[in-house]
Amino acid sequence: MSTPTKLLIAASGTGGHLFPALAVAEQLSDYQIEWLGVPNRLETQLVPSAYPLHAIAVEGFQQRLGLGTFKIVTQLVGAIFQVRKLLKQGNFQGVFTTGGYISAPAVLAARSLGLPIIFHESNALPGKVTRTFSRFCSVVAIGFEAAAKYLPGVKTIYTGTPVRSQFRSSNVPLELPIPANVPLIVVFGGSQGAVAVNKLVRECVPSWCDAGAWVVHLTGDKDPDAGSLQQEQYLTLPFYDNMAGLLNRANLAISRAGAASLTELAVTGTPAILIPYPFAAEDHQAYNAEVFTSAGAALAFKQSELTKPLLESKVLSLLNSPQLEEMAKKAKEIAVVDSAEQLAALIRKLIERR
Ligand SMILES: CC(=O)N[C@H]1[C@@H](OP(=O)(O)OP(=O)(O)OC[C@H]2O[C@@H](n3ccc(=O)[nH]c3=O)[C@H](O)[C@@H]2O)O[C@H](CO)[C@@H](O)[C@@H]1O
Repeated sequence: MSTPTKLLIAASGTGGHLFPALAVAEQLSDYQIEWLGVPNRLETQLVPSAYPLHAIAVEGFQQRLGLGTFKIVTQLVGAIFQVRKLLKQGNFQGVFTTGGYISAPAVLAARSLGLPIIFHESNALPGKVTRTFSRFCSVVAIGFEAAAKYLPGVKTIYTGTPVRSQFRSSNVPLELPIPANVPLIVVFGGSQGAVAVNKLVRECVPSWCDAGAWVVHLTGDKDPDAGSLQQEQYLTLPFYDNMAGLLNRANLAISRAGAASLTELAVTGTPAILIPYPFAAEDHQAYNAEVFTSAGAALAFKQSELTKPLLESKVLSLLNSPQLEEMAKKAKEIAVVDSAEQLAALIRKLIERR
């Protein structure tokens, strides 16, 4: 029996980085996969024990140069040596990463050993780490075509962003007590919730419910007022796992504009009101939202300009408008349903041709 191909996946921090990587890992069940992450981040909860997790300390670069930068550079150099040792001793044949801080030592260590590196960037505006280190990769797969123009001289390929397998099976049942045939609004704010959006939404919920809608509000676990509104047609949860079931059932979503959330909205054809997180690095969520608004798949508002009357009335008018169906159609048109399969095939091609 031949020994399985060994792949190191470097993905860390948020659902937006981890879910696409997990979706690709699922497609490589014949591979021996190990995971590179950071201590105390979401990967310690989300990565299944089938993928041994190696945690190393790395941080992001601050805007200004100073003593902090010196510490981070020292940490990065140490991390590169740690990953290099791991790759060498473990006889890994390639690295797949979904970007962020963890990808810097992974890319540099793999490059120094001449291993194939497949990088996935899900955002329309690639992150700083991607822009800096992607030139050392074999290929950069992009979640939105718009990203290519920010990566001049880099070999990019448009694959979309992989979604969890729950999004690829039709008719995922929803275990929440929502009556059939009522309009359902789903509110979520990325994998950590969005306190500012939560507050605005709670102010609008009574009038949406009066109009016959039901609301499922995923608040995240950091909102001190999460339980403050009690209403029959209003369900609140800190986090919900069955996003496929929920988004398939939803008539409208109100969401941040993280790449994984947007991809799921496209795959499920869910019309959305997007409120990009205003403090996201380099305002990248605004670039993501732009892909959806220009395709006619969503409406977007800056958080600073969105008031209670505006959000309240927008939702009410959308719920009774044929625009909702049109947006759903446009969302489906931009979905790449087989992104995980495409990425897995790319990984196989680059690793196995060596
Ligand atoms: C604040 C910030 O900078 N966020 C970034 C972060 O992703 P972040 O994780 O914040 O946001 P994303 O929208 O990309 O992903 C959220 C994920 O969490 C899931 N979810 C959410 C709530 C819930 O109750 N259950 C659940 O499963 C969503 O379905 C989605 O899969 O990395 C992404 C990829 O680089 C970026 O595009 C985001 O802009």
